[in-house]
Amino acid sequence: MTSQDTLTFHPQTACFLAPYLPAVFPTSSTHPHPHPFTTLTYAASLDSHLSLSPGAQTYLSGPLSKSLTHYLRSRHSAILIGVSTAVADDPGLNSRLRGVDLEGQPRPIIIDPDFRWEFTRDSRVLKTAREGNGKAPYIIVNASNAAAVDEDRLRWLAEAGGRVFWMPELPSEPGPRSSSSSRSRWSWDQILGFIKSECKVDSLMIEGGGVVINSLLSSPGNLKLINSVVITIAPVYLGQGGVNVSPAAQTGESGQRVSAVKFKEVQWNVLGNDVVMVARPDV
Ligand SMILES: NC(=O)C1=CN([C@@H]2O[C@H](COP(=O)(O)OP(=O)(O)OC[C@H]3O[C@@H](n4cnc5c(N)ncnc54)[C@H](OP(=O)(O)O)[C@@H]3O)[C@@H](O)[C@H]2O)C=CC1
Ligand SMILES: Nc1nc(O)c(N)c(N[C@@H]2O[C@H](COP(=O)(O)O)[C@@H](O)[C@H]2O)n1
Repeated sequence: MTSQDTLTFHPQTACFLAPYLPAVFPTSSTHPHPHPFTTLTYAASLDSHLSLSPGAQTYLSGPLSKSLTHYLRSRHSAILIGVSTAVADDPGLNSRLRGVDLEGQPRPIIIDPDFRWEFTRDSRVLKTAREGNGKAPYIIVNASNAAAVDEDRLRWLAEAGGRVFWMPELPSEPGPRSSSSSRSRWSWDQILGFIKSECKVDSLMIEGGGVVINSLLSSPGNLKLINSVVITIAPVYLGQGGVNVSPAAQTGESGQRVSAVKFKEVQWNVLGNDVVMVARPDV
């Protein structure tokens, strides 16, 4: 890592985070939890956009909140993103905090049911791993695609120390898979259970993008899977047409609209020009 890539962060700046983080040494138990400790984290604009458009990487976090994200990365065993984020951002998905060694790096996990991310040997996450500055990615692919995947990408992954995990087939939906919104999805219970049992991950930071975050926020069942949220709000409007975080509307017992998601144990913290909310879903 070059010195200009290295971030500094004083954990005391963020002692507010401590109660919301996974345990450093998880205690063994006769009834181990079926899911990893899960933190949902992202940066959004004042109009709740993650990026200017689905294919555009957009820098929202200022230096202090970016360092906080890299501290969070160093405190989780893995980082999860949806495939469209990998395609749009060519991300590194490591912690660039000074002093974080390879063992302290999170494992990148990409949810890519159709193995459509056309990465190369030069994609950042693979280069980062080959250079020893991060771990190589695990890619979660629909098992029904096992016979058709291209060998080059499997080899590049393996060279860097990564691999594909084949998840049981997605439930099929009637009709053509014409747009991403009509596609079948694994349930989050299934994904998190798989990540714990097969990928051996105890703590997971979910970074995005919009499809991933909105689906996690869109049902009480999914919200129960989230232990903590860390949300950065940057002082900018991106304008209409961005990738928006806005969960599905919820209705109460008599059909009236109610708030979709509420939080408890909420703390707001100013970091530079940004504000960071840490909380837990109130479910
Ligand atoms: N500001 C921030 O903090 C962040 C911003 N971003 C931005 O977000 C944008 C990308 O977000 P978006 O386009 O919404 O896409 P996502 O990154 O959320 O990826 C969505 C895709 O991931 C796969 N996927 C997600 N969930 C499931 C599931 N449960 N089961 C099966 N497959 C699943 C699907 O792939 P398939 O379509 O192949 O079925 C789906 O279409 C980019 O512009 C990126 O820069 C991303 C992360 C953080
Ligand atoms: N916390 C945060 N702030 C932003 O402004 C962002 N754009 C993101 N994006 C997420 O971070 C990934 C990029 O990571 P690297 O710096 O390449 O390691 C990107 O893919 C999003 O997941 N996050």
